[in-house]
Amino acid sequence: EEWKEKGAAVGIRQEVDTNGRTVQRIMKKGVKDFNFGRTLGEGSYSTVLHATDRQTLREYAIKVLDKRHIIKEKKVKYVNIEKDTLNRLTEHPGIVRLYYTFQDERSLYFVLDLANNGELLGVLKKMGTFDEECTRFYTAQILDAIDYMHQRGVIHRDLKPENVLLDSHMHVKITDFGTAKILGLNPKTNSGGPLDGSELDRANSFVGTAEYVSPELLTDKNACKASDLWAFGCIVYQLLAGRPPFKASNEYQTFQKIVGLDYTFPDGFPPIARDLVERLLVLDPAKRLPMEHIKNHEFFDNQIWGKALWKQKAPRLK
Ligand SMILES: Nc1ncnc2c1ncn2[C@@H]1O[C@H](COP(=O)(O)OP(=O)(O)OP(=O)(O)O)[C@@H](O)[C@H]1O
Ligand SMILES: O=C(O)C[C@H](Cc1nc2cc(Cl)cc(Cl)c2[nH]1)c1ccc(Cl)cc1
Repeated sequence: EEWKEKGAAVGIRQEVDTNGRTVQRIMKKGVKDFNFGRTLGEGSYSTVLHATDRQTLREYAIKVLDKRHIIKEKKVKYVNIEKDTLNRLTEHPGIVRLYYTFQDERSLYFVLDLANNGELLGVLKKMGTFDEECTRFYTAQILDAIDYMHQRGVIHRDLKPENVLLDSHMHVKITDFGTAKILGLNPKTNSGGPLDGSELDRANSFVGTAEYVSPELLTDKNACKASDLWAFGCIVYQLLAGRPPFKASNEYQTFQKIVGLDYTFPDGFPPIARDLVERLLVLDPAKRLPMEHIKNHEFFDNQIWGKALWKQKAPRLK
């Protein structure tokens, strides 16, 4: 009983039942295990609250979704994709980690890594543009996280500076996996079942955010890993230029610019970075620079990769 008033901790509890047998009880985290604090942000279907685990005093971001709203807006699939995708991406410092999920009669709860310093977009807006050193550091961390996702068969499909959060060390935490695609899963049931012909060519209804959408998503509706690398190219450009490469007064005109590869570099755009962007913003996904070649590109000369990249001190933004 003492577990109850302390709030059930997650894990196994040994008990002896009435027949004297030792039984194992699974204790799941619940709302009672947390003290909820300030609102960190609002989404279309969610509120993200700061929260502290009452036993361990660890801080989290808890994303709370209203069940009725989710069902009314037909977002059940997205919520379950976000959960399943985050559960596959647990071992990387550059991806927001999902610790627990639970629900009560009204809401669903995602207990996530707390990213204290908000969105990369906010920092970029404050700075105007990043210098090359800062761009190299942040894009290297983003690329490392994309590589990990892709190795686990996950395509993010909506990469953009708003979805790159920053933790207390100003390190990257990629979020927002509700529109991700898990490769090799049957799109209809999102399970591992056999793919028959109809599933393969089924057009994927989801399209990301206009400025970062890849041309193949606009023409033949299918996202692939290279689609994330197109978005990555847009992010490299945007950090250095202070604006995304394809931006028009409305979505349709933005799409026109994308499929027409209609973009220019501002004066003073660093030539080595320009070369990298030009090899990423390529209409044919098969001709886009693949992951290993990006890491070996001159722009990332002297950049350390692997675990050391995540121990590196974030450069001061100037
Ligand atoms: N792990 C986190 N740590 C700190 N802040 C977060 C975290 N996750 C989300 N936020 C903030 O909370 C806000 C809402 O995020 P959420 O993912 O719920 O919705 P969204 O994806 O931003 O919006 P939409 O659902 O419309 O796409 C965002 O602005 C984000 O900055
Ligand atoms: O318990 C699980 O692991 C799976 C459930 C599945 C699930 N139950 C739901 C109920 C409702 Cl009303 C809406 C959605 Cl999206 C629902 N998704 C779940 C619970 C919590 C969260 Cl955050 C996501 C999915």
